[in-house]
Order: sequence, then structure tokens, then C-alpha cells
Amino acid sequence: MSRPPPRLVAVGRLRAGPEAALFAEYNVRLRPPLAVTEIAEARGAPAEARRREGAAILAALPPGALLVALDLGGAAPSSEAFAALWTRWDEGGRTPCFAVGGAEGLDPAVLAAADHRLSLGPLTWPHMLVRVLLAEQLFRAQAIRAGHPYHRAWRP
Ligand SMILES: C[S@@+](CC[C@H](N)C(=O)[O-])C[C@H]1O[C@@H](n2cnc3c(N)ncnc32)[C@H](O)[C@@H]1O
Repeated sequence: MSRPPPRLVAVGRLRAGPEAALFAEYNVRLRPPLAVTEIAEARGAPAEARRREGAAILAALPPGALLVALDLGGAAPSSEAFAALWTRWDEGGRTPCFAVGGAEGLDPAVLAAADHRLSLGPLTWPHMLVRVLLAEQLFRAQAIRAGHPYHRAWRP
């Protein structure tokens, strides 16, 4: 039986436009592509919106998921270190699931449930661009694993 593909669980709906086109461009090159579950943005006070979105994110995870929360406070690996992590997650037998918060960020319950907290650096990115950056880094990790020249590690 084949394993379910890795999954992106993200708050908000990605409408047709440049972010959607860029995400699709990288995602289609992933083997296998990320399956995407979108969580509706919750209304209300920030903490309550975060809590409801967080509960929906956790409910969307498949059983035994390996949860990676995209979080500014997480570890920020180099692309090479991320490729090594991705190899471990991908070969570990659990379904890797990446969680991206909405405008109010991820609920503490999601961060507490996460197996890993992954930062894309100290800058705050809009959540739709985070999907693009994640898909690009997964594609880069795939290239690093395959020794493909897409990733040029050389630096002076
Ligand atoms: C607009 S940001 C939310 C900002 C919110 N004030 C916070 O501190 O999380 C939306 C989501 O994008 C993701 N995100 C934004 N910048 C990030 C970064 N540098 N590293 C990892 N994830 C990031 C997180 O999942 C965050 O919940």
C-alpha cells in the first residue's frame, strides 16, 4: 500500500494569482506533491480566532502525522540541514504535515502538538508566501538529495 503524500495544512484560501501560480510551479515538481488542506480563517478576537483555527488544523491531520509547525520561533536550518531533516521525516514512516497559521499566527495548542517547529528566518512573511517558500525549499531539498545542480552550495 502506498503511503499518503506529505500534507500542507494552512489557514486561508489561496485565490488565483501570483502566489497560487508560484506555489503550483514548485509543488508540481515535488515527488510526490504536497496535498493541501485549507482551513477557513476564523472571525473574532485574535486569541479566539487562533484557537478555532488551531483546533481545525489539528482535526485535519491524518492519524500518526508528523507535525511540522511553521513558526518564527522555531529552528531555522540551512537548506542543506533542511534537506537532511526532510530525508529523515520523509523516510520515517509517519506522514509529514506542515502547518501554516493565518494572520493571527498559530495557536499554542498547535505549537505544543508539533514534533518540529520550523522557521524560515526571523522575518515575518505573509502566510500565502510561506506556502511558496516552503514548496521551494522542499523542491530544493529534493534537488540536494538527488545531487541536482538546481542547488548551488558554493559560496566565497
Ligand atoms: C502572517 S504570519 C502570522 C504572524 C503572527 N503575528 C505570528 O507571529 O505568528 C502567518 C503564518 O505564517 C508563518 N510564518 C510567517 N513568517 C514565518 C517565518 N519567518 N518562519 C516560519 N513561519 C512563518 C507562520 O505559520 C505564521 O503563523
